[in-house]
Amino acid sequence: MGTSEIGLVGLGTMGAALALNIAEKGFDIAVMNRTSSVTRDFVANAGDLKPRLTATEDLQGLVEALATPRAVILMVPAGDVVDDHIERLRAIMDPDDLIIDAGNANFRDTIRRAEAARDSGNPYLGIGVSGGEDGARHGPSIMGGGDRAAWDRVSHILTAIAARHEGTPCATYMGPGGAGHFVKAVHNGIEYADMQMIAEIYGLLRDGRGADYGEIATLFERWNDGPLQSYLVEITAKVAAAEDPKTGKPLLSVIEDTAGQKGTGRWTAIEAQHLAAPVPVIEAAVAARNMSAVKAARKAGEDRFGAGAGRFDVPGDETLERAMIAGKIACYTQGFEMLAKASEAFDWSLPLPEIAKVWRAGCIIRSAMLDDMAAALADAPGTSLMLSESFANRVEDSTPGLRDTVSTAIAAGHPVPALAAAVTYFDTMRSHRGTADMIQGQRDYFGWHGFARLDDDGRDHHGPWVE
Ligand SMILES: NC(=O)C1=CN([C@@H]2O[C@H](COP(=O)(O)OP(=O)(O)OC[C@H]3O[C@@H](n4cnc5c(N)ncnc54)[C@H](OP(=O)(O)O)[C@@H]3O)[C@@H](O)[C@H]2O)C=CC1
Ligand SMILES: O=C(CO)[C@H](O)[C@H](O)COP(=O)(O)O
Repeated sequence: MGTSEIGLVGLGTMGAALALNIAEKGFDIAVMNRTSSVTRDFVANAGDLKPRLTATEDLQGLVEALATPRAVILMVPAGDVVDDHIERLRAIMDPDDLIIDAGNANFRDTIRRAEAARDSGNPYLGIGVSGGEDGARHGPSIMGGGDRAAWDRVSHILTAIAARHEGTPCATYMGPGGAGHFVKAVHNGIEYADMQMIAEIYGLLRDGRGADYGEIATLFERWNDGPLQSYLVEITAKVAAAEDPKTGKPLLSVIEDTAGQKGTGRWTAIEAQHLAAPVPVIEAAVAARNMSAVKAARKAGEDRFGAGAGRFDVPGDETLERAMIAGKIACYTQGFEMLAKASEAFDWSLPLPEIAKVWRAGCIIRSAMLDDMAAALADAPGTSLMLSESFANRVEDSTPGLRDTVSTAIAAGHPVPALAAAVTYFDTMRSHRGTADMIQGQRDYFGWHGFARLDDDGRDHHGPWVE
């Protein structure tokens, strides 16, 4: 029997950083990687942390290096790789040994794996880890899901390695089954939306105003000192300021404008449809990544119709800042509403204020606003974030800037899909009398689907379509 307190499989970007973080917090950890030279190099280069790390060559070696009852973290790509590791580990582990999938997983896969584990009497956790490489190394935000008892078994380690917001660890148990991975997916949906809105503001500055990269970097740096203070705004300034070592040009000017995606934003958009949860800003951001990827089609469009505006009179910096504030409140509102819907649908009792708290440090969407969001969600449970006392005023103050920014861009033929979705969301969500009366009339006309009348609750009515 071994002595390491925990094991980790997958020494890629996240796994390696997480293993060092765990070792640094004083836990002995056994590590293993498919390519075993990576494992050996990793441990050899671990400096002071080397005594806490045990390199193992394969899963059998990893299991033998661990104290019982064992706990093994998987930090490998989502999908079949996770299933394969679970199957191979279960074959050589004891029934009460714990497997923790800490990668990004589709929460439906996590539910399936958690149910299979429960049926076989094995503990299982699916946890969302956010913060990229730096977060994993120095303190990520951790969204736990699965067996409560299993969480309690390892929470001292997960809490020790997590980021801290004013001393409070950003590691929280969200609920059973796939709850942790669901919360992480929504986190990533918000991440997509926030990134896309920032990219749209960058596009207005670069193309509409003709600002150079240095000016853009300075502006984002300034915005990061105000209400928009956040990790994403902070790194946007750094990305805009970066120089390409190869050519000496601004780095952004040599990066292909097609965005990658590993699928977490798409999972969120798909799941929002299953839940009938309105998340148009997140959906617009996912669609924008898809549109970015069809570069040849965009080229064909430009050749046929001509490019958009070129230079135009972009609203001032304060207006753009307000546009981002309004957009941010809209996408977080949508994310929390989606979490509330899922909580009900899956009977999870998701702790919404705690989710806002766990996102305050360590994760990619950490931002100054989250503290107030946590308070607003706690003060008025069940109230939409944008209607809460502390955010309604900000919405009123910032939405005119969003409207001005979007209408100027659209009038000039400049694309702002996520910002436009945000202003439309606001206008829709403040319209008591919408236009779905027409939809209902049409549905009844062609399909005899029936409609509710304003003057007669409860019964199905039909229009005078049939002679
Ligand atoms: N990068 C990020 O910012 C974040 C990533 N995540 C999630 O963390 C997980 C790991 O991501 P990341 O560290 O970035 O990925 P990397 O690509 O950097 O590393 C992947 C790791 O998985 C191993 N691996 C890949 N395929 C297999 C396989 N078929 N069988 C066994 N091992 C395999 C690799 O081993 P080998 O060296 O042999 O190739 C490597 O150790 C993913 O689920 C990702 O979505 C979560 C939050 C943030
Ligand atoms: O989870 C993450 C950050 O929170 C990962 O970096 C993830 O890969 C980001 O998603 P995508 O690759 O789709 O941009």
